Amino acid sequence: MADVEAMLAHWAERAGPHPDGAMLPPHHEQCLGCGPDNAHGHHLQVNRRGDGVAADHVFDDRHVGAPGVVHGGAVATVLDDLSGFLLYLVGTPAVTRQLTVDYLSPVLVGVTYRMEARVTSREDRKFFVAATLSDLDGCTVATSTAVFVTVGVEHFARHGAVSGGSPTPPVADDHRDSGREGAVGQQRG
Ligand SMILES: CCCCCCCCCCCCCC(=O)SCCNC(=O)CCNC(=O)[C@H](O)C(C)(C)COP(=O)(O)OP(=O)(O)OC[C@H]1O[C@@H](n2cnc3c(N)ncnc32)[C@H](O)[C@@H]1OP(=O)(O)O
Repeated sequence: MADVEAMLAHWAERAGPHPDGAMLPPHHEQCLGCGPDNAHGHHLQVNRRGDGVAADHVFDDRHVGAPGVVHGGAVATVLDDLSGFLLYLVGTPAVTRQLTVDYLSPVLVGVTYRMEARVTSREDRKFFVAATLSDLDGCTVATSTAVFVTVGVEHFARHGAVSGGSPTPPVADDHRDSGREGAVGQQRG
């Protein structure tokens, strides 16, 4: 099992606070959405924008579905990952419990898109997120809503390693977290 103290240190290093406009740290180096060391990743670079987060993104040939058109799973990946940066503003680790994507128009390879996400409401350990993907003319081509559930760092210690190493294989009778996990950070508003 990965070391909880190392995870706490990892979280404390990245938790902020982050001023408006600041670039936010990747979730970790290998993250599919934002990890700089993931050769297959999207390498999102995300900034805080007011109470939300924003990033520009260009999909490339690795993300194609129909010719010239970005695969819907790749679109979902970046919307999910961008939404996951709101945890730096909320102040606690969190994971996606539900993600719903509306594909409004084809998303094209090689085109710059602007993405934004914000928390729309909070309820106990859940926060609800809305995100958009728009072209530079302001035309929104995809939107998403998500339910994130706050977790303690133990969640990551139980299920995998933060960086390097292989994820811990799931244990048959421990595939869900027992009880409600405590949050590490405090709400920041
Ligand atoms: C060390 C630090 C590292 C930091 C790195 C950060 C990495 C972040 C990376 C981010 C990368 C990008 C992001 C990623 O890729 S995150 C990776 C993908 N996500 C996951 O792996 C999460 C998998 N799920 C779980 O582990 C469990 O479900 C958890 C532990 C979260 C909760 O399991 P638990 O058994 O305790 O609870 P529950 O699941 O029954 O329910 C939970 C709550 O949710 C409510 N609910 C459910 N559906 C809906 C709905 N549609 N509308 C409204 N509410 C809904 C439900 O009613 C309940 O509410 P309440 O009863 O509490 O009121």
